[in-house]
Amino acid sequence: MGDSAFGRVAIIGAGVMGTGIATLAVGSGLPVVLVDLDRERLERARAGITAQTRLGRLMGSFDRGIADGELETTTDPGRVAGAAALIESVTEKVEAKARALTASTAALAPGTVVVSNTSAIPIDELAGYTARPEDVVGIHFMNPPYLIRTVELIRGPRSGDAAIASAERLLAALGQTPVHVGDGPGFVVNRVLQRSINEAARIVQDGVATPEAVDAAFTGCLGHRTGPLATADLIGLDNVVDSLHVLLERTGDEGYRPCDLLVGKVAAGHFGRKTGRGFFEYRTTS
Ligand SMILES: NC(=O)c1ccc[n+]([C@@H]2O[C@H](COP(=O)([O-])OP(=O)(O)OC[C@H]3O[C@@H](n4cnc5c(N)ncnc54)[C@H](O)[C@@H]3O)[C@@H](O)[C@H]2O)c1
Repeated sequence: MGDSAFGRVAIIGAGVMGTGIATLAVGSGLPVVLVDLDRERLERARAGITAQTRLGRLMGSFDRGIADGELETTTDPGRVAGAAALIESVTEKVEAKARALTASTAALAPGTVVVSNTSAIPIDELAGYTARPEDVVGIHFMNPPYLIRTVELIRGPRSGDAAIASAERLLAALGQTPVHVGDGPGFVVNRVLQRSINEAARIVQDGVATPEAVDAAFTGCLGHRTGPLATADLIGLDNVVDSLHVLLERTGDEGYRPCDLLVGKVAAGHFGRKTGRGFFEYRTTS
């Protein structure tokens, strides 16, 4: 597991996933520069990465013989210069991703792989916000990335062979196994998962079952590790609603229109685990 010779990894976005991906890289011995617009997010991310790396080591997720990679946190996107790979993991809104990609990729050497961790936005659409679309690929990391070791590796119509090969080397250095998939809204996992979450929420909204009963049916009857609503709380209901909007806008399929219950929870600030309350309640707010 791990290949610390890969080089420095730049990660843009220090939220739930940026923190998780940085943990994965640091625990695999890779130096990381983590960029966000928000200093407070960066401080929280640094504390989260330290705690999660320690937990990952205790759980055997990281090789005990490899020292943690160095972590730099910054609000300056120019600090990505010299990185061997850049991973964009900002808010699931095209405007935010366009802004992040434009600001950061200009500082990269040509041929440096640019990865988006988008949940649902087609990779080719995001590649259009960079000067070199052939350097852009998608890697859909799962949450938390240091515990779930399989990802979707998405090849856009303009992704070059060299970018795919660099992404594969990055994943090998991170101890992750890729499932190769093509481009399109939601790729494989989220095209199915986000719709299931929406339907599960609609079942609660319609009074057919409680959140506990919905999830118990999936874990007990189908043997899923977590039910759709606990999964939604883990992802973040704000991100679920953003992803559903992306899917609705790009497919026109009404099944992706976020139901009122989901929209209401987000409007009330009940985002799931990260705020302590979503479909279920949580003791911590980090
Ligand atoms: N949450 C999940 O389980 C999950 C899983 C896989 C993929 N994703 C995807 O990962 C991405 C990030 O999701 P998240 O859950 O970490 O979101 P989040 O809301 O927790 O964090 C997003 C971060 O992006 C930062 N940001 C926004 N615009 C920026 C910019 N221009 N430059 C730098 N930073 C900027 C915000 O300040 C925030 O810290 C999204 O595309 C999401 O769809 C999420």
